[in-house]
Amino acid sequence: MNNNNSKQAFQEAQKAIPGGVNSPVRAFKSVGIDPIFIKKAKGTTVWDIDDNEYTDFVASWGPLILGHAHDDVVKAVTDAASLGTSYGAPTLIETEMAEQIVKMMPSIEKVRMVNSGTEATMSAIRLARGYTNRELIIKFAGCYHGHGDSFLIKAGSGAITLGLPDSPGVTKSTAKDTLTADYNNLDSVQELFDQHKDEIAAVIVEPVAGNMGVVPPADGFLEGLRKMTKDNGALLIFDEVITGFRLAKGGAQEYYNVMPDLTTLGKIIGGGLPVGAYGGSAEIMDMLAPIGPVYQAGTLSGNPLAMAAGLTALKKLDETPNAYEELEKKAQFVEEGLKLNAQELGLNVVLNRVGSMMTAFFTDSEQVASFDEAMSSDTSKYADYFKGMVENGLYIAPSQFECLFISMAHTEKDLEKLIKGNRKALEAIK
Ligand SMILES: Cc1ncc(COP(=O)(O)O)c(C=O)c1O
Ligand SMILES: N[C@H](C=O)CCC(=O)O
Repeated sequence: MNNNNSKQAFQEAQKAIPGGVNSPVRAFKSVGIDPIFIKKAKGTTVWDIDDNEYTDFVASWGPLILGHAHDDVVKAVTDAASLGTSYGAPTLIETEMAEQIVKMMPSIEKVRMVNSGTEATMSAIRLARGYTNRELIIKFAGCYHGHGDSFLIKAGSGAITLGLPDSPGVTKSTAKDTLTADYNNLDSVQELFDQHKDEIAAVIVEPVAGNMGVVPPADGFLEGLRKMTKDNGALLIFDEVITGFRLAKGGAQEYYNVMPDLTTLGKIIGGGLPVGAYGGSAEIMDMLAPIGPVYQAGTLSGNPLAMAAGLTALKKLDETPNAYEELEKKAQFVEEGLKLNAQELGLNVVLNRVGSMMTAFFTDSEQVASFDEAMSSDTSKYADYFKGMVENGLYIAPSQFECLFISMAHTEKDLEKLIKGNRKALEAIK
C-alpha cells in the first residue's frame, strides 16, 4: 500500500498544526503509523490522498449514520449556503430543529443548540449547577464528555489512548469540583453522595460508554443512577453525544427506558456538520438566559448550514421505516462474524455491542464491564490488528478505546468485507 502522499502531508501539517492534527485521536499515535489524509468520501467509502480506498467504520467518530455525503444532506446544505451562511439572528429552521428533537427525544421539552458536544456538556453542567445551587459533579472514570476543563479528569477517548486522562492546564480548583466514580458500580456513586451530602449538582454519564471502547450499562445501573440522583436532589445528565439517535430514535433513554433530567447531544444531530445541543424539562431549561440567570451563548449557534444538515439527517431517521431494526440486524451480523473469527483462530477477544456501536477488546479478561477491564486490553495487539485492517481496505478507529460504527449506508458486501478483512488481520497477529 502506497502512503507516500499521506506521509508527506503529515510532515507538512506538523509544521503549522500541533501534532499535525486538529484533534489528537486523528494522529494514529497509539497505533504507530502516520495518519491517513482523506481526500473524499461517499456512502461507506473513503479515499485517501494516495488514492487508496477504504470501507469506513469510523463514520467521522459517529455522526455519519446515513453514510458520507448523503444526497439529501448535501442538497440541504448547498441550498442553505446559497441563502447565506450565518445571520446571528433567529431563523425558522432552528425552531423546526428544536421541534424535531423534542419529538424524538422522550425526556426533552426544550433544547438549546450549540456548536459541539463539548459545548453541550460544559453548558449542561453549568445549568445543573445553576438549577441546584450546588457545585460538585460526578463523572465516571473512562467516560469522555469532550474537552471542557471539568471533564478532563480520568477522561476516556484520546485522553486514555495517549495516557493523558488528567490534563495539565486544568486548575486544581476546577478539578476538585469533579468527583469520579466507577462505571457500572453504583456503590462507588453512593459513597460519593454519602461523603458530599447536599453538594452534588449532577451525575453525568455516557448511558452506553463508548470512549473506553463500548461498555454497556449493567442491568440496573442506569435505573440506580436515576433513583440515587432523585433521592439526593441531584440532576442526572445523559451524555448522548454518541448514543443520541444511534441506538433508537430517542437514543439510549428510549432504548433503556430511563429518563434523565438533562441530555447532551452532538454528532448525528449535525448530519456531519459541527453541532451540539442540550435539553431537558422546560422548568430546567428556562433557567437559561435570556429568560433565566444561567448564561450561555454562541455567535454561530443554530447555524443555518448545520441546522439544514442535522434536520435532514434526523428526519431521515425518523421517517425511514425500521431504520433501527435494520441497523440492529446489520450490527448483529457483524458481531457474529467477528466473534466467530476470533473463536476459530483461538484469540482472546471480547466483543461488546449495543445496537450499531461495538468494540472488539483484545483482552484475556472474560468480560469487559468496567473501565479496569477495558484497560486490561493489549493495545500493541490492537495496533497490529489496526494495521492489518487498513491494509485490507478497512478504516476503523486508530485506538482500542473507541467504537466501530455501522451505518444505514453499509451494504451486505461492506459487512462481508469487514468480516473477511477482520479474519485476515487476526490471522496476521495470531
Ligand atoms: C460521549 C461524548 N461526549 C462529548 C463529546 C464531545 O463532543 P465534541 O467532540 O463534538 O466536542 C464526545 C466526542 O468527542 C463524546 O463521545
Ligand atoms: N471519541 C471521540 C468522540 O467520541 C473522538 C473524536 C475526537 O475526539 O476527535
